Amino acid sequence: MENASENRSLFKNPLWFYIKYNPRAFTLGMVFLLATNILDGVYPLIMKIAIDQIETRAPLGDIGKTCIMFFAIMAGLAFTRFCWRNFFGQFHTYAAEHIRQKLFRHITSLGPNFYHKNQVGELMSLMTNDVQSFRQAIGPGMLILADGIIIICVVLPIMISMSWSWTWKTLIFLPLVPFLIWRVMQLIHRNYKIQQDRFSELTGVAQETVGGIRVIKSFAQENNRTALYNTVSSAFEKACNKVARVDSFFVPVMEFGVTSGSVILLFVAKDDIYSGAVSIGTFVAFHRYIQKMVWPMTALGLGFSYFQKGYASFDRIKDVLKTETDIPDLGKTEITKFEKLEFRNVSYQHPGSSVYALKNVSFSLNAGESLGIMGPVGSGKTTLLHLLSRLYPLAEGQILINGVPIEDVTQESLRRTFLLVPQEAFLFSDSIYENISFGLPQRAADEEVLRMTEIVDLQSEINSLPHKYESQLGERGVNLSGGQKQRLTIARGLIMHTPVLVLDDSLSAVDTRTEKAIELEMSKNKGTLSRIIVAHRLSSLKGVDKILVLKDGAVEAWGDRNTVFKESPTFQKIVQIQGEGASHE
Ligand SMILES: Nc1ncnc2c1ncn2[C@@H]1O[C@H](COP(=O)(O)OP(=O)(O)OP(=O)(O)O)[C@@H](O)[C@H]1O
Repeated sequence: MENASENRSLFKNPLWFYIKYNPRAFTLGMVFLLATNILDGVYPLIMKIAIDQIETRAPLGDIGKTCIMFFAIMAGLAFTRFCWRNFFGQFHTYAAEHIRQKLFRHITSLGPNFYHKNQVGELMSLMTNDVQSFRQAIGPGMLILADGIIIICVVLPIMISMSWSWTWKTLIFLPLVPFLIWRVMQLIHRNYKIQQDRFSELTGVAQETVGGIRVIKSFAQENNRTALYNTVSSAFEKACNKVARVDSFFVPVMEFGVTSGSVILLFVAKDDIYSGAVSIGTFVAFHRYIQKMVWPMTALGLGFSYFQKGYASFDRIKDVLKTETDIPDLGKTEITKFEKLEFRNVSYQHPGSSVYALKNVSFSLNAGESLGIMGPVGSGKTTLLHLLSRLYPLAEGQILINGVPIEDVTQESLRRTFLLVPQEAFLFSDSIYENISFGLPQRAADEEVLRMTEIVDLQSEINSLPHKYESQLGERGVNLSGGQKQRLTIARGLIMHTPVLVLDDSLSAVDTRTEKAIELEMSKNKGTLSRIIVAHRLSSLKGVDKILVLKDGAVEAWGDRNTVFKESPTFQKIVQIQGEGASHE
């Protein structure tokens, strides 16, 4: 469960939330930033002293002291610059890390409604681009704003103390800079978004082409794919050029600030210099201060733009974090010993669908019994199993476990009781060994892994791989066949030794000999261990006690084989097609 008070305070003011979370890094970062700007502000004054000393042919000892001051300031600047970068770096990378982990944890807790509304691509973009732009707002964005404001506070009084008239005359055009920079940044962001979209298209085509290269070659479509790639690639090039064009306005806008100030200074200072009222050193130092004032103006435009973008991203992040799961884990009952499962008039409609995937489904299963579920494609078998595992929220009817409504059972103990081996044989990019141990609190014992792979008849195939059980699966590792993957996922389920093993069509690519070995393993503790098997093949349901036949989401028949054979035309048809003579012993 997410911490509600933490969320409230984060949503109210994210910057303040992270400052409170990491006050040391933030405060030290600010202190060293202030110190850097003070030292940087003093630097032109030392330069003024040096130039004046040269002009007045001051003694070597005085020039030596000025040189030492130069060195001391440079060393101080190097140290304070390192420190503020380091502390601010810690501050905003921590914030990004915190929000990324929080988002990930929250997204994994959400139910089907959320995934129905949000595409995978959008979620990936939220976890990467939006987190990144939020980090830029409270990191570099906040920093450059603070930097700009501190510089104005340090430099402006020095300039005014040198000459009020020079100051207002030379800085008169400078307030235009933040506005121009802000406009340029808006254009950059708009065009950058287009560039990112074109890049996603480009990588999408490249990825699909490489992944589907065999299909492409079989259909002799290499030229068409290349033409498609070239088109997408040119669109990307155009988008990059547009970003580069807008980007190139940035430096001229800044230079406009410097140049206008310098030209004005020449005009306003020349008479004072001719008359000897001010020294060349003062003129050079003042010129340096004009240059220094350009950055704060740029920083205001830049920082504001970062904040605008980052807070828009934060709003999107906030919307997701505020989404409540449609399957809350509020149950308090722990299942210590499985006794009975009961479905009572369960109906279910998928989010966005106008038809019911399950209609008034009722059946029961006692500990030690096994249940086979059959039915045509799309008849609701997987939906039923997902409701049982609480991967879908139950809205109509009741599912009772040992007489307790499923919502009152803790999700952890529910999933420790019913282990679902899903239809899709999904494996992780990890070693075979780790994939088999996936659900266990720690790595499984070697002999246990060997035993499970023996049951699913995978041992000799794994041993023929170069790294055997340590072979890596996935893109950079070995690729297993569909049947091998399915057997591996069954081994991953078996090793959990849960009271009820639920196989969703997981035996479709398993031969009858392996099917028998799995059945034997599962019936070893008959009386306590149960099985629920969804299958299209009669041979997969040989040893089951009861069969449930679904048709269009409704129960067509439920009971032992004989009853089901009598009552279900669907089952009769399956028996007829698959020719199982002993279907009703
Ligand atoms: N996420 C979803 N959103 C909308 N409809 C869905 C969704 N998942 C399944 N359905 C629909 O619900 C119905 C039941 O699907 P389900 O996957 O439970 O069938 P099944 O009997 O397991 O099929 P199969 O034998 O092909 O695995 C189908 O009409 C399917 O199109």
